[in-house]
Amino acid sequence: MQIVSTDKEKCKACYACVRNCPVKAIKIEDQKAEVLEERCIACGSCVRVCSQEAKKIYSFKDEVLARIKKGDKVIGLLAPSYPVSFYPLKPEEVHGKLLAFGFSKIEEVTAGVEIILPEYGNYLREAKDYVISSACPAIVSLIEKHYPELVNHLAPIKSPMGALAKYLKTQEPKSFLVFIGPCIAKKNEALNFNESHIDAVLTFKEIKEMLKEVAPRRVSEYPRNFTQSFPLPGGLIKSLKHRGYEIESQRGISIEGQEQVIETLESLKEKKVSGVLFYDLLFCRGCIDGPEIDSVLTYIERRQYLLELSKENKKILVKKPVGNFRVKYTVKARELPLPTEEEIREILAYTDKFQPEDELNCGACGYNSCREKAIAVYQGLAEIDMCLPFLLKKTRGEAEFYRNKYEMENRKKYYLDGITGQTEKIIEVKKLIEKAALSDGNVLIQGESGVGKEIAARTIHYLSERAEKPFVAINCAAIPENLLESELFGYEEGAFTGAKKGGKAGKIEQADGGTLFLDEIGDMPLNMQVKLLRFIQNREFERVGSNAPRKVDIRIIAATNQPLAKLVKEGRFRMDLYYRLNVFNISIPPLRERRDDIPLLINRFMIEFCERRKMVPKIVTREAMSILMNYSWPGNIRELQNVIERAYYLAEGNLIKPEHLPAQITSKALSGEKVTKITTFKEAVAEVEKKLIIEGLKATNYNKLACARLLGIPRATLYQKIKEYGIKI
Ligand SMILES: Nc1ncnc2c1ncn2[C@@H]1O[C@H](COP(=O)(O)OP(=O)(O)OP(=O)(O)O)[C@@H](O)[C@H]1O
Repeated sequence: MQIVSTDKEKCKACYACVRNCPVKAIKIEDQKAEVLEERCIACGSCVRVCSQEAKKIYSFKDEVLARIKKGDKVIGLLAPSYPVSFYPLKPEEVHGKLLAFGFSKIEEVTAGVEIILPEYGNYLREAKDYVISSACPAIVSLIEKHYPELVNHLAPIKSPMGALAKYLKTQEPKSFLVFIGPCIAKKNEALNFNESHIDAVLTFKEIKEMLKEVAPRRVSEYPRNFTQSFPLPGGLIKSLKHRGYEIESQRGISIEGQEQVIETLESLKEKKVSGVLFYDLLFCRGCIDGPEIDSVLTYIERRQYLLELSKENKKILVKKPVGNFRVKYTVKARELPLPTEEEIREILAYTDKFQPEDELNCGACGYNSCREKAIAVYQGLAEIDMCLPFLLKKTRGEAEFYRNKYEMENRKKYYLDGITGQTEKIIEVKKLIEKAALSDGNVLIQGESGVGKEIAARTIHYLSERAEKPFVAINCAAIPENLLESELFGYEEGAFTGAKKGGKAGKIEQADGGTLFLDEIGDMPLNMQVKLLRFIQNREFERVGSNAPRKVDIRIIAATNQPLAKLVKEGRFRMDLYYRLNVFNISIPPLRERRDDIPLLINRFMIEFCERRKMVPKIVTREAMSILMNYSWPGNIRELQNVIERAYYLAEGNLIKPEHLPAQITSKALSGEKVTKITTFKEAVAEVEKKLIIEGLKATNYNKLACARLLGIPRATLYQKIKEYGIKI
């Protein structure tokens, strides 16, 4: 039966219970600390340290209440330490309260001490080897479950509680015996030890809660006894001596406190001590320090108070009890598997511990060392990642990862959003830009003038790992042939007349670590193409006027509005350079192939332009928009940008109308379409007529008379044509 369990809702995996459990009977699973019954010695350490009150102790409260209510003979067995727990209540008042509550009778466990003293005296007299006292149930469990080799040394004698319970049961077999004491392990003794005879255990804390509202019954006397001092350290040995069972000096040792006890058991296990006959081991610093003592007195005050009480009366309560008070203790240990050295190293490596110096042994996981924790992981007691320094490192790493990712996402959105367009063609271009940004190879961007080649190149750079380094652009067509070399590669002092003092770094050097954008690469002279190729191949160059090679790390993005492959065929562009640049190819379609993006682009330019100039945007009328949509845009987006800016200034009101657009656009909008398919003459004329009428109607705000005038045809003809071509108004 499980004595201590975990309320998993409350458990916050602080590992305080693991840290304080002397036998590591806690298993962490899904970040919850579960108490393992097969290892637990019910010492209560985990209960004491749990700040979340997540540890629950098995309670007999309801059963006791039910028995009392039923009118059963319920006898309370008061542990010898009760006066210090109930202080300032006097012992007789405690008896009075318990009787008033409904207990039929109250016995003191000092009577049980009197029973076991002769048992110990006789056993020790005949002992062939050293003996370990078995009065403390935590010690019994500790040895049974964790020191199986020492079980035979446990005195096969009942505890005072067990002895008194057995005695009382023989006297009053139908009675219901309730031990009341400071100890959680007594619940374990009652439930899990052989022939315990005790029916229920209430801790002082529990009974005080139950007695809160109870007024004591008057009790004239209560039994006083020397063994009242039994719960003090060394109490058993002193009591034995007092009753005439003297153990030779140095042959009887009393050891209290979990650390000292475990240390002693380790020494005994290793057979490192000799000459001692009797070890009186107490898991706490005597029962006056039991986990549920719940006293207002300090440790030393408790000690003195009990000593005082024990002096008052020396009468022996139970004389010559009949019965057998021996008991058998059994091995309950369950071996845990042990990992090999290699397995330990593997587990340690999981939390980044590769060298001994990586093992911080900080104890945050509840284990004293990283190795101990690794073994616990192997044994299924600990979770592999419950390592605070590791988790912190990981969290920091993750935070950085997410920060970078977030920044990257933001950056990506910022730069990709800079390329306006929702048509399939431009979405395709954006995808290619993203891919090119991920790679570090050279890129060749092709497209008509003004389609957005440079904006694409910048986007690639700012989305790439080179984003923090410079983006340097040079227009190969705009620089005179004789200057291009020094512009690109830089020059040394005195390299030519007019060369700056100290020389100058060229664009290649300026772009070190970043991206060099070579615009209009198709216009690069052949001799420069050779030099550029050499640089691309060797990643080395010399400044003009110098022989010293210099190294830089750059990515080249080249752009051209000329068909480079054709230039190669014609021998005007070097094939080897073409292949070197064309690692990643992006072709940006002209604006007329993505007309649906025009309104979006207009909107964007209008907003940008007005924000820059602190002006109010104007509305582009349907007619003007229609014309803009139908125009073929040889100058592409740059041309559109200029047209919008110009129209803004021309329009006096809030509306941009057809008359604000350049003449070549309004006229070409109607005639600029190329013949794309061969039709009959009649069909072609009909199509042009239809278009003309639609545009005429739009331009006159659908006023048929005005439209007829504008087109120079009679009104009747217009009506007839509208009907014929099914034009909806
Ligand atoms: N998709 C787009 N969204 C918004 N603005 C764009 C877009 N494409 C191009 N632009 C704008 O159009 C103008 C011309 O673009 P860019 O200079 O990138 O074209 P280009 O192809 O490099 O031109 P050129 O061939 O003349 O060098 C720039 O102001 C640019 O910001």
